[in-house]
Amino acid sequence: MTTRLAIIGGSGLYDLPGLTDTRWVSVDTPWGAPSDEIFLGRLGDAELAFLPRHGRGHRIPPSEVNYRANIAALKQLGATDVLSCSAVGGLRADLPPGTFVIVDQFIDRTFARDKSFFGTGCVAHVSMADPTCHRLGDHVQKRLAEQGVPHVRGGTYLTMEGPQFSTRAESHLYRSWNCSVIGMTNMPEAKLAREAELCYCSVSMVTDFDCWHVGHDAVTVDAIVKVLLANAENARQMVRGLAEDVAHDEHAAACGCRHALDNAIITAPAARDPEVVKRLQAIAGRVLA
Ligand SMILES: CSC[C@H]1O[C@H](OP(=O)(O)O)[C@H](O)[C@@H]1O
Ligand SMILES: Nc1ncnc2[nH]cnc12
Repeated sequence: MTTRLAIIGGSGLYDLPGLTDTRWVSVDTPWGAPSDEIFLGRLGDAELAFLPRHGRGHRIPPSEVNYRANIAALKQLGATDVLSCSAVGGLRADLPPGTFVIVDQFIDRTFARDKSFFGTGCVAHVSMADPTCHRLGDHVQKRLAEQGVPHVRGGTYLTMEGPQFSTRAESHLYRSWNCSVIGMTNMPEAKLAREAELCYCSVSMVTDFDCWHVGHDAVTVDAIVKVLLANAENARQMVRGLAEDVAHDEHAAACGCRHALDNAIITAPAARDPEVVKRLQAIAGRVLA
Protein backbone atom coordinates (compact mmCIF):
# COMPACT_ATOMS: atom_id res chain seq x y z
CA MET A 1 0.00 0.00 0.00
CA THR A 2 1.36 3.42 -0.88
CA THR A 3 1.33 6.25 1.63
CA ARG A 4 -0.74 9.31 0.96
CA LEU A 5 -0.74 12.22 3.32
CA ALA A 6 -3.82 14.30 4.00
CA ILE A 7 -3.73 17.56 5.92
CA ILE A 8 -6.70 18.88 7.84
CA GLY A 9 -6.13 22.61 8.16
CA GLY A 10 -7.58 24.30 11.21
CA SER A 11 -8.05 27.96 12.08
CA GLY A 12 -5.67 30.11 10.06
CA LEU A 13 -4.70 27.30 7.66
CA TYR A 14 -7.15 27.40 4.79
CA ASP A 15 -4.82 26.67 1.87
CA LEU A 16 -1.48 25.09 1.07
CA PRO A 17 0.54 27.11 -1.46
CA GLY A 18 3.60 25.71 -3.23
CA LEU A 19 2.16 22.48 -4.69
CA THR A 20 2.08 21.48 -8.35
CA ASP A 21 -0.69 19.77 -10.38
CA THR A 22 -3.22 21.35 -8.05
CA ARG A 23 -6.99 21.11 -8.21
CA TRP A 24 -9.98 21.35 -5.85
CA VAL A 25 -12.17 18.26 -6.07
CA SER A 26 -15.66 17.75 -4.76
CA VAL A 27 -16.19 14.50 -2.83
CA ASP A 28 -19.44 13.02 -1.55
CA THR A 29 -19.61 10.37 1.18
CA PRO A 30 -22.32 8.16 2.71
CA TRP A 31 -22.25 10.61 5.66
CA GLY A 32 -22.77 13.73 3.54
CA ALA A 33 -20.41 16.39 2.24
CA PRO A 34 -17.10 17.34 3.86
CA SER A 35 -16.39 20.90 5.03
CA ASP A 36 -15.28 22.00 1.57
CA GLU A 37 -13.84 20.70 -1.67
CA ILE A 38 -10.51 18.95 -1.16
CA PHE A 39 -7.31 20.43 -2.56
CA LEU A 40 -5.08 17.89 -4.29
CA GLY A 41 -1.51 18.45 -5.42
CA ARG A 42 2.06 17.20 -5.55
CA LEU A 43 5.25 18.07 -3.71
CA GLY A 44 8.12 16.32 -5.47
CA ASP A 45 6.94 12.74 -5.74
CA ALA A 46 4.52 13.02 -2.83
CA GLU A 47 0.78 13.37 -3.38
CA LEU A 48 -1.09 15.51 -0.88
CA ALA A 49 -4.71 16.15 -0.03
CA PHE A 50 -5.70 19.24 1.95
CA LEU A 51 -9.06 19.94 3.59
CA PRO A 52 -9.84 23.18 5.46
CA ARG A 53 -11.74 21.91 8.54
CA HIS A 54 -14.00 24.94 8.83
CA GLY A 55 -14.24 25.47 5.06
CA ARG A 56 -12.56 28.27 3.13
CA GLY A 57 -13.37 31.55 4.86
CA HIS A 58 -14.02 29.69 8.16
CA ARG A 59 -17.79 29.25 7.63
CA ILE A 60 -18.44 26.21 9.86
CA PRO A 61 -18.31 26.25 13.69
CA PRO A 62 -16.68 23.34 15.55
CA SER A 63 -19.97 21.66 16.55
CA GLU A 64 -21.26 21.68 12.97
CA VAL A 65 -18.18 20.34 11.19
CA ASN A 66 -19.20 17.06 9.56
CA TYR A 67 -16.27 15.10 11.02
CA ARG A 68 -17.52 11.80 9.60
CA ALA A 69 -17.73 13.19 6.08
CA ASN A 70 -14.29 14.82 6.39
CA ILE A 71 -12.57 11.59 7.45
CA ALA A 72 -14.54 9.43 5.00
CA ALA A 73 -13.76 11.79 2.10
CA LEU A 74 -10.02 11.64 2.82
CA LYS A 75 -10.18 7.85 3.09
CA GLN A 76 -12.13 7.63 -0.19
CA LEU A 77 -9.40 9.71 -1.88
CA GLY A 78 -6.83 7.12 -0.81
CA ALA A 79 -5.34 8.92 2.19
CA THR A 80 -3.51 6.65 4.62
CA ASP A 81 -2.06 9.30 6.96
CA VAL A 82 -3.76 12.38 8.38
CA LEU A 83 -2.00 15.37 9.88
CA SER A 84 -4.48 17.43 11.84
CA CYS A 85 -3.46 21.06 12.41
CA SER A 86 -5.18 23.06 15.12
CA ALA A 87 -5.11 26.29 17.07
CA VAL A 88 -5.28 25.67 20.83
CA GLY A 89 -5.14 27.43 24.16
CA GLY A 90 -2.17 26.57 26.38
CA LEU A 91 -3.06 25.18 29.79
CA ARG A 92 0.52 25.13 31.11
CA ALA A 93 2.89 28.00 31.80
CA ASP A 94 5.62 26.24 29.79
CA LEU A 95 3.45 26.19 26.66
CA PRO A 96 3.35 29.84 25.57
CA PRO A 97 1.84 31.11 22.30
CA GLY A 98 3.90 29.99 19.31
CA THR A 99 4.65 26.54 20.77
CA PHE A 100 3.71 23.51 18.65
CA VAL A 101 2.46 20.52 20.66
CA ILE A 102 2.53 17.04 19.10
CA VAL A 103 -0.48 15.84 21.03
CA ASP A 104 -0.70 12.17 22.07
CA GLN A 105 -3.76 12.02 24.35
CA PHE A 106 -7.26 13.48 24.39
CA ILE A 107 -10.07 14.09 26.82
CA ASP A 108 -13.37 14.32 25.00
CA ARG A 109 -15.85 16.74 26.61
CA THR A 110 -17.93 17.20 23.45
CA PHE A 111 -21.57 16.12 23.52
CA ALA A 112 -23.29 17.33 20.34
CA ARG A 113 -21.46 15.47 17.57
CA ASP A 114 -21.71 12.19 15.67
CA LYS A 115 -18.77 10.19 16.99
CA SER A 116 -18.82 6.89 15.11
CA PHE A 117 -19.25 5.50 11.62
CA PHE A 118 -20.68 2.36 13.22
CA GLY A 119 -24.06 1.91 14.93
CA THR A 120 -27.19 -0.24 14.93
CA GLY A 121 -26.73 -2.91 12.26
CA CYS A 122 -22.96 -3.06 12.63
CA VAL A 123 -21.38 -2.32 16.00
CA ALA A 124 -17.63 -1.81 16.52
CA HIS A 125 -15.39 -0.79 19.41
CA VAL A 126 -11.89 0.34 18.45
CA SER A 127 -9.09 0.94 20.96
CA MET A 128 -8.33 4.57 21.75
CA ALA A 129 -5.66 3.83 24.37
CA ASP A 130 -3.02 5.35 22.10
CA PRO A 131 -5.09 7.65 19.91
CA THR A 132 -2.31 9.09 17.73
CA CYS A 133 0.26 7.60 15.36
CA HIS A 134 3.70 7.54 16.96
CA ARG A 135 5.43 7.04 13.60
CA LEU A 136 3.81 10.15 12.10
CA GLY A 137 4.65 12.04 15.31
CA ASP A 138 8.33 11.14 14.81
CA HIS A 139 8.29 12.69 11.34
CA VAL A 140 6.63 15.86 12.62
CA GLN A 141 9.06 16.17 15.51
CA LYS A 142 12.06 15.80 13.20
CA ARG A 143 10.80 18.56 10.90
CA LEU A 144 9.94 20.99 13.70
CA ALA A 145 13.38 20.42 15.24
CA GLU A 146 15.10 21.09 11.90
CA GLN A 147 13.09 24.30 11.48
CA GLY A 148 13.98 25.43 14.99
CA VAL A 149 10.31 25.79 15.90
CA PRO A 150 9.59 25.59 19.66
CA HIS A 151 7.74 22.32 20.14
CA VAL A 152 6.85 19.68 22.70
CA ARG A 153 6.40 15.96 22.10
CA GLY A 154 3.34 14.62 23.90
CA GLY A 155 0.48 16.32 25.65
CA THR A 156 -3.21 15.99 26.41
CA TYR A 157 -5.72 17.94 24.30
CA LEU A 158 -9.01 18.72 26.04
CA THR A 159 -11.78 18.97 23.47
CA MET A 160 -14.62 21.22 24.56
CA GLU A 161 -17.92 21.67 22.70
CA GLY A 162 -17.70 25.46 22.30
CA PRO A 163 -18.27 27.70 20.46
CA GLN A 164 -17.85 29.93 23.54
CA PHE A 165 -14.45 29.78 25.22
CA SER A 166 -14.19 28.25 28.72
CA THR A 167 -15.13 29.88 31.97
CA ARG A 168 -12.23 30.50 34.32
CA ALA A 169 -13.50 27.69 36.59
CA GLU A 170 -13.48 25.24 33.65
CA SER A 171 -10.00 26.36 32.62
CA HIS A 172 -8.70 25.67 36.16
CA LEU A 173 -10.51 22.32 36.21
CA TYR A 174 -8.81 21.17 32.99
CA ARG A 175 -5.44 22.28 34.39
CA SER A 176 -6.11 20.18 37.49
CA TRP A 177 -6.67 17.22 35.12
CA ASN A 178 -3.13 17.76 33.78
CA CYS A 179 -4.36 18.74 30.33
CA SER A 180 -1.78 20.52 28.18
CA VAL A 181 -3.93 22.33 25.62
CA ILE A 182 -7.57 23.07 24.88
CA GLY A 183 -9.44 23.22 21.60
CA MET A 184 -12.81 22.44 20.03
CA THR A 185 -12.11 20.09 17.13
CA ASN A 186 -9.80 17.11 17.65
CA MET A 187 -12.63 14.98 18.96
CA PRO A 188 -14.37 13.15 17.39
CA GLU A 189 -11.92 13.62 14.53
CA ALA A 190 -9.30 11.34 16.14
CA LYS A 191 -11.89 8.66 16.98
CA LEU A 192 -13.19 8.61 13.43
CA ALA A 193 -9.68 8.47 11.94
CA ARG A 194 -9.03 5.42 14.11
CA GLU A 195 -12.25 3.74 12.96
CA ALA A 196 -11.23 4.44 9.35
CA GLU A 197 -7.81 2.88 10.06
CA LEU A 198 -5.98 6.11 9.23
CA CYS A 199 -2.72 7.07 10.90
CA TYR A 200 -3.59 10.31 12.75
CA CYS A 201 -1.29 12.92 14.23
CA SER A 202 -2.42 16.19 15.79
CA VAL A 203 -0.11 19.19 15.73
CA SER A 204 -1.57 21.89 17.90
CA MET A 205 -0.26 25.42 17.74
CA VAL A 206 -0.67 27.33 21.01
CA THR A 207 -2.25 30.72 20.34
CA ASP A 208 -3.18 31.90 23.87
CA PHE A 209 -3.27 31.00 27.57
CA ASP A 210 -7.06 30.52 27.60
CA CYS A 211 -8.24 32.44 30.69
CA TRP A 212 -6.41 30.86 33.65
CA HIS A 213 -3.16 32.84 33.53
CA VAL A 214 -3.11 35.83 35.92
CA GLY A 215 -0.46 37.58 33.83
CA HIS A 216 -2.40 37.38 30.54
CA ASP A 217 -5.76 38.64 29.28
CA ALA A 218 -8.51 36.08 28.66
CA VAL A 219 -8.47 34.65 25.15
CA THR A 220 -10.10 36.53 22.25
CA VAL A 221 -10.39 35.66 18.55
CA ASP A 222 -8.37 38.77 17.72
CA ALA A 223 -5.42 37.63 19.81
CA ILE A 224 -5.63 34.10 18.36
CA VAL A 225 -5.60 35.36 14.77
CA LYS A 226 -2.51 37.52 15.43
CA VAL A 227 -0.55 34.50 16.69
CA LEU A 228 -1.87 32.30 13.88
CA LEU A 229 -0.73 34.74 11.21
CA ALA A 230 2.71 35.03 12.79
CA ASN A 231 3.15 31.23 12.86
CA ALA A 232 1.27 29.99 9.79
CA GLU A 233 4.44 29.82 7.69
CA ASN A 234 6.05 27.51 10.29
CA ALA A 235 3.09 25.17 9.91
CA ARG A 236 3.17 25.28 6.10
CA GLN A 237 6.92 24.62 5.98
CA MET A 238 6.53 21.68 8.36
CA VAL A 239 3.79 20.18 6.18
CA ARG A 240 5.86 20.55 3.02
CA GLY A 241 8.82 18.73 4.58
CA LEU A 242 6.62 16.07 6.07
CA ALA A 243 5.09 15.13 2.72
CA GLU A 244 8.43 13.85 1.39
CA ASP A 245 9.30 12.02 4.63
CA VAL A 246 5.95 10.27 4.84
CA ALA A 247 6.01 9.30 1.17
CA HIS A 248 9.32 7.50 1.68
CA ASP A 249 8.59 5.87 5.05
CA GLU A 250 9.24 2.13 4.67
CA HIS A 251 7.60 1.36 8.01
CA ALA A 252 4.26 2.93 7.14
CA ALA A 253 2.64 -0.23 5.79
CA ALA A 254 3.24 -2.09 9.07
CA CYS A 255 1.71 0.65 11.21
CA GLY A 256 -0.81 -0.69 13.76
CA CYS A 257 -3.24 2.18 13.09
CA ARG A 258 -3.98 0.57 9.75
CA HIS A 259 -5.31 -2.55 11.46
CA ALA A 260 -7.52 -0.88 14.08
CA LEU A 261 -10.57 -2.84 12.95
CA ASP A 262 -8.95 -6.29 13.10
CA ASN A 263 -10.77 -7.22 16.33
CA ALA A 264 -13.26 -4.38 16.67
CA ILE A 265 -16.51 -5.44 14.98
CA ILE A 266 -18.74 -7.40 17.36
CA THR A 267 -21.96 -7.78 15.35
CA ALA A 268 -22.25 -11.34 14.03
CA PRO A 269 -21.98 -11.44 10.22
CA ALA A 270 -25.50 -12.86 9.91
CA ALA A 271 -26.91 -10.08 12.13
CA ARG A 272 -25.36 -7.20 10.19
CA ASP A 273 -27.69 -4.85 8.32
CA PRO A 274 -26.72 -5.05 4.63
CA GLU A 275 -27.49 -1.35 4.09
CA VAL A 276 -25.23 -0.33 6.98
CA VAL A 277 -22.48 -2.65 5.79
CA LYS A 278 -22.76 -1.17 2.30
CA ARG A 279 -22.30 2.34 3.68
CA LEU A 280 -19.34 1.22 5.79
CA GLN A 281 -17.46 -0.01 2.71
CA ALA A 282 -16.20 3.57 2.32
CA ILE A 283 -14.13 3.37 5.50
CA ALA A 284 -14.01 -0.29 6.52
CA GLY A 285 -13.91 -2.14 3.21
CA ARG A 286 -10.72 -3.93 4.26
CA VAL A 287 -12.55 -5.94 6.94
CA LEU A 288 -16.11 -5.92 5.57
CA ALA A 289 -15.44 -6.88 1.93
C1 LIG B 1 -10.36 30.66 15.97
S1 LIG B 1 -10.49 30.40 17.63
C2 LIG B 1 -11.32 28.89 18.05
C3 LIG B 1 -11.29 27.79 17.03
O1 LIG B 1 -9.92 27.51 16.67
C4 LIG B 1 -9.68 26.13 16.87
O2 LIG B 1 -10.05 25.45 15.67
P1 LIG B 1 -9.09 24.43 14.90
O3 LIG B 1 -8.84 23.26 15.81
O4 LIG B 1 -9.84 24.03 13.68
O5 LIG B 1 -7.80 25.17 14.60
C5 LIG B 1 -10.60 25.80 18.03
O6 LIG B 1 -10.76 24.41 18.18
C6 LIG B 1 -11.85 26.52 17.65
O7 LIG B 1 -12.61 25.81 16.72
N1 LIG C 1 -8.41 28.95 24.53
C1 LIG C 1 -8.97 28.22 23.60
N2 LIG C 1 -10.05 27.45 23.89
C2 LIG C 1 -10.63 26.69 22.92
N3 LIG C 1 -10.22 26.65 21.65
C3 LIG C 1 -9.16 27.40 21.31
N4 LIG C 1 -8.52 27.55 20.15
C4 LIG C 1 -7.52 28.42 20.34
N5 LIG C 1 -7.48 28.84 21.64
C5 LIG C 1 -8.50 28.21 22.27
